[in-house]
Amino acid sequence: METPYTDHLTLEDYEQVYEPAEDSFLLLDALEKDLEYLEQLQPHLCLEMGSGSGVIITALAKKLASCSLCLATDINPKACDATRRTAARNGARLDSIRCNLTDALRRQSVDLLLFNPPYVVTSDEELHTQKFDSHSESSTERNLVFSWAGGQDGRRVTDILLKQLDDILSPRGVLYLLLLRENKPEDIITHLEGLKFRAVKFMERRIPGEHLYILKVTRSSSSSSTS
Ligand SMILES: C[S@@+](CC[C@H](N)C(=O)[O-])C[C@H]1O[C@@H](n2cnc3c(N)ncnc32)[C@H](O)[C@@H]1O
Repeated sequence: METPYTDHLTLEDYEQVYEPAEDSFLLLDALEKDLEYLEQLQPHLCLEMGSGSGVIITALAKKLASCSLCLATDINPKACDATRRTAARNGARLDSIRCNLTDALRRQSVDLLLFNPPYVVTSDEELHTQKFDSHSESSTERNLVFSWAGGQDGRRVTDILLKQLDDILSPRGVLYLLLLRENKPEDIITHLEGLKFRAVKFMERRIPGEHLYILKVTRSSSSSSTS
């Protein structure tokens, strides 16, 4: 998978939109590693939640758009705009919707779900600056807080996703979720098993100051291979 061009995005954009970093590239590398599986899956609907600059969903759309509808959501309107521009700059076909998590989508419709969540451990007070009101205009500062502040264990947004996962994923759906060691991936795996999902550490990478993981999650009844 080619890394999309981002030369259309400026420093001014990155004051309000998450700039692609090691975590973004690890998620891209995981998709590349699992491309054969994804091509066999032939996902009808691919969704990246919290697309930020749009590099990940754009790279995916370039590979899968002939058989898949690719969508992106973000709670930050500037990120939705950046995602659209990244898609246009790279000739990718996708749509970007401003909403909280996957609120704009139909139940159990997503075959391939990607999420690099706000994962940094912060106080919950920092999160209280966030309002999941998709009609309110966000301030510059709040837009960036949405990108990284994860509250207790860095899991506030991830835990909401996990609760909703059964409603989001299609019967054959798969989720690739980026986690930090501080997010307690083992706990998440056990929790998902209790919810009748199968979760495996699909990839991991140490970078200075962070140990990142990609969790691959499928329904435990799924007959698809997960490694
Ligand atoms: C760590 S950034 C990742 C951006 C991009 N996916 C990447 O990997 O470079 C997290 C993104 O999630 C978005 N986000 C945070 N909370 C969200 C929510 N409740 N619903 C939708 N998007 C959310 C943020 O605005 C931000 O763009």
